[in-house]
Amino acid sequence: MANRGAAAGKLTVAETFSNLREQGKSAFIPFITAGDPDLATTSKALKILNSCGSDVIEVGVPYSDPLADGPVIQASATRALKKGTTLDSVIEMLKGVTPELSCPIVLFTYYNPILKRGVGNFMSFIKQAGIHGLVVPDLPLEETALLRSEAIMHNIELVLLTTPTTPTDRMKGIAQASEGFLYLVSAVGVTGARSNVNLRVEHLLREIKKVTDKPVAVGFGVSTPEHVKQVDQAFS
Ligand SMILES: O=P(O)(O)OC[C@@H](O)[C@@H](O)c1c[nH]c2ccccc12
Repeated sequence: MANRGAAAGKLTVAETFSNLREQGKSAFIPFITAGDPDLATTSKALKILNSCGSDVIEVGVPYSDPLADGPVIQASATRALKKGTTLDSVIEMLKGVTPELSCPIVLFTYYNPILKRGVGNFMSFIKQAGIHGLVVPDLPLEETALLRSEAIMHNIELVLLTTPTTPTDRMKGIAQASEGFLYLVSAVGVTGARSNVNLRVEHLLREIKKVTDKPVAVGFGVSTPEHVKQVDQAFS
């Protein structure tokens, strides 16, 4: 796909992955909750994460009912909300820092804040802030088409999620509709460190590779170098 509206000189999420594929490398994609302990610190942290070799950075908008998040990210969202962090203040902060980052930003937000702002308005708002990708963990499949068409119209890469319990047909539809990369949620349940990566990841990746050659990123509990090795082996 052509370089769709990337900020001058910056690669889209999809292009970042294709560059890594050409180099035979995996992507390192850290997640950070915006506004914890405050937005100024998040801005500094993004520059550090960028300079430490992150290929893509996931920035979470704190939300009151983060149903997919485990205790660590829930606690960080609660602290950020207590500091008065809002979707608008997160996007304003990102607008100030994205020009200094060489890697693309993928925004994580639950669906309600998008609906409250209006889908089209939200997409242009985040595009103008230099954000490339978007993950909406609680996006109902039935609403995906609306969000996806608005995202494409605004050159935002809407990354969709598939899980160990997603039926194969549904996984195919998700894989085909996902932009940037496909997010494989590696474990049933919520985010958070685990002792091992789910042994089913290898099988899940094989199933995904049968239906798409899009890049796949594995998340949930990948938190040690050993985990990274386990995921890398699952890909090979
Ligand atoms: O902290 P973990 O276990 O690595 O979880 C994924 C996390 O990095 C990020 O991808 C994420 C944060 N909140 C989410 C909600 C759904 C899917 C993914 C996420």
